[in-house]
Amino acid sequence: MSPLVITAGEPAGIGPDLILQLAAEGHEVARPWLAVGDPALFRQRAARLGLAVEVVSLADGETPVMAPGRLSVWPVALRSACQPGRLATANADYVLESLDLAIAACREGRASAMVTAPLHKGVIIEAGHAGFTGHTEYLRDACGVDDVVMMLATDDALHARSPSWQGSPGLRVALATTHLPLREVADAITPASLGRVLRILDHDLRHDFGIARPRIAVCGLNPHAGEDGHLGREELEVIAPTLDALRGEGLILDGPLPADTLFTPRHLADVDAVLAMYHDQGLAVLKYAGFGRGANLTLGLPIVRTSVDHGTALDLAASGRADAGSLAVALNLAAEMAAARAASA
Ligand SMILES: NC(=O)C1=CN([C@@H]2O[C@H](COP(=O)(O)OP(=O)(O)OC[C@H]3O[C@@H](n4cnc5c(N)ncnc54)[C@H](O)[C@@H]3O)[C@@H](O)[C@H]2O)C=CC1
Ligand SMILES: NCC(=O)COP(=O)(O)O
Repeated sequence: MSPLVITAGEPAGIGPDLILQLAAEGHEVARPWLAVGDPALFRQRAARLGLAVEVVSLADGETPVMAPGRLSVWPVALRSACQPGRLATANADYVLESLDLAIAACREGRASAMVTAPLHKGVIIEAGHAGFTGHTEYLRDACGVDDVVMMLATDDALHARSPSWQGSPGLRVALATTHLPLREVADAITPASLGRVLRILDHDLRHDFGIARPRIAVCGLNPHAGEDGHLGREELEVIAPTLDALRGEGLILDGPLPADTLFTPRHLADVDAVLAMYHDQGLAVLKYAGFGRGANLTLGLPIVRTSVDHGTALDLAASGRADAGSLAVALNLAAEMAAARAASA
């Protein structure tokens, strides 16, 4: 069974700490897992954290042996010594090489899914990768697909479940635009882009979450969804006509709805996912609902990729105060999705 791989992300952040915490406790999922990163970095960070973890470098093709206190690593060398909490542009290429290795392993079937610990977008851009905006877009380009969708969800909304499910519905929030300056958001929402995002969201809710007829609530862009055109015309001219056309294809869509009232329990009770128009419109609510207990996933890829719901937390690196809850959720989700895709292949 090919393993799950976790990229350690920004070396000065909490990614290495979180991976070591899971290794120390022997976090178990249905498949073996290993990390991608610098073995020396893991050893140094384990010493700083006082965690008794044996770090073992694996050769390509070797299967990780899972045991509490043991971390298997596909080695990638840091370019420069790492001080926890201090960013170094020299290590941007280490972060990207780790990603490339994990992506290639997933695409070639040597890994069954990838989980990403957080990276720091700014330091990668400052290192000279001017177009870099995040894992999501990097994965899209590396996998050669035109469009992907970022979706974050609270833990209780991450699993396929039976129609008789009585537990918390949780919250799934997908984004129509991802890492864009707010000034550029309105222009990026076109009938074509919105159509592509909604089709991917509908498809992946059916296939990865087992929802036969996904109900998607779509936020407006402007206050009060444009107030009949008095507070912006994107709802009338772009969003509503696009939703009408997609309803004609069979998608079940509600909206465009005022985002402030959409995110209330009564409205959310009847939907499987919300499509927010921009990053903070959706993710502020999601993080209020369950920061540290959710996961991020990239829809529309040929491989499984999940991630944490938080960033690099440079302030907490090597402190022992970083919470590994979201990484555990992301790893569990990756294992479930990999198993489901293998079963349906
Ligand atoms: N998947 C990824 O690679 C992501 C990367 N980022 C990047 O992270 C960097 C920092 O972003 P910020 O907005 O400062 O968000 P952040 O999530 O790193 O930190 C926000 C606050 O939450 C705390 N926090 C974060 N994770 C925590 C954890 N596991 N346990 C306990 N406390 C935790 C931090 O200490 C800080 O007070 C940026 O460069 C951003 O682009 C942000 C989100 C996701
Ligand atoms: N706020 C979520 C986020 O920034 C995640 O970005 P990505 O690196 O997963 O694309």
